[in-house]
Amino acid sequence: MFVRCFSRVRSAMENLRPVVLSGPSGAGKSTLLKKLMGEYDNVFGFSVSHTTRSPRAGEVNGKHYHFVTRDEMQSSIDGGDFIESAEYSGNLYGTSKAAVHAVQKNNLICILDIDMQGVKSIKKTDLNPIYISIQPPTLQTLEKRLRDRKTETEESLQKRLKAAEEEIAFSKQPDVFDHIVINDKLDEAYEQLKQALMEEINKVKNINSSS
Ligand SMILES: Nc1nc2c(ncn2[C@@H]2O[C@H](COP(=O)(O)OP(=O)(O)O)[C@@H](O)[C@H]2O)c(=O)[nH]1
Ligand SMILES: Nc1ncnc2c1ncn2[C@@H]1O[C@H](COP(=O)(O)OP(=O)(O)O)[C@@H](O)[C@H]1O
Repeated sequence: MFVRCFSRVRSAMENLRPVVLSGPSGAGKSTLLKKLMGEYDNVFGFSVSHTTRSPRAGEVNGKHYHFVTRDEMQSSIDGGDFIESAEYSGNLYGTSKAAVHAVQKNNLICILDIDMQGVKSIKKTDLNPIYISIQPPTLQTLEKRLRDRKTETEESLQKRLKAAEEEIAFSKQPDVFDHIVINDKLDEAYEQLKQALMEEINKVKNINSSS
């Protein structure tokens, strides 16, 4: 009995699929993620990326990102410490092996918030995540949200809007994303996101109730 139960729990843990959230800057990925982590305590773990961009007000080193210099990051990339990395809007971003491992070792669903270059790289690995694209209703709404967020200079805002056009076109390619969530009304988008994740959430609940 114990052995059967234990092996069921172990196989559920091994089958926990990571989740890739992607989509234009300003689409609402962080907002939706915060809501998700708030509702589901001890179910999801965030893969903390490295970046060379400067921290914004309220961002905590080691929680939102590992903020590093370009030299530090490049030498870690060269040393083989990263699953993927990409240049975005003049800065380096990347997912370290350690970031994903730190989440998976705690039997949590690992969430990666990455751009389209990251999605392309992850597709070449054996991570087997669920790919979810978060999209704004329109480019105009995206621009308004980014301006209202007040985190960008005019220059970085324009770079993000340009990248957004590519991200939107990429999300429309067939077979890239398993789910596309249009973040118009936040509550509706959140329900759609939860629906897309329900199978994995139930796996974690089963693990917790059997252990
Ligand atoms: N490829 C890749 N992209 C990342 C990573 N971390 C964040 N990003 C993406 O980099 C872009 C810019 O992120 P950020 O500067 O935090 O701006 P924000 O998305 O507007 O809050 C977003 O599209 C993120 O999804 C990473 O580790 N790898
Ligand atoms: N559905 C929504 N309606 C209105 N504003 C939103 C909605 N979703 C997110 N926002 C706001 O838009 C801005 C960008 O969202 P954010 O989560 O930072 O995007 P991302 O992480 O994708 O860059 C934030 O200021 C956030 O409060």
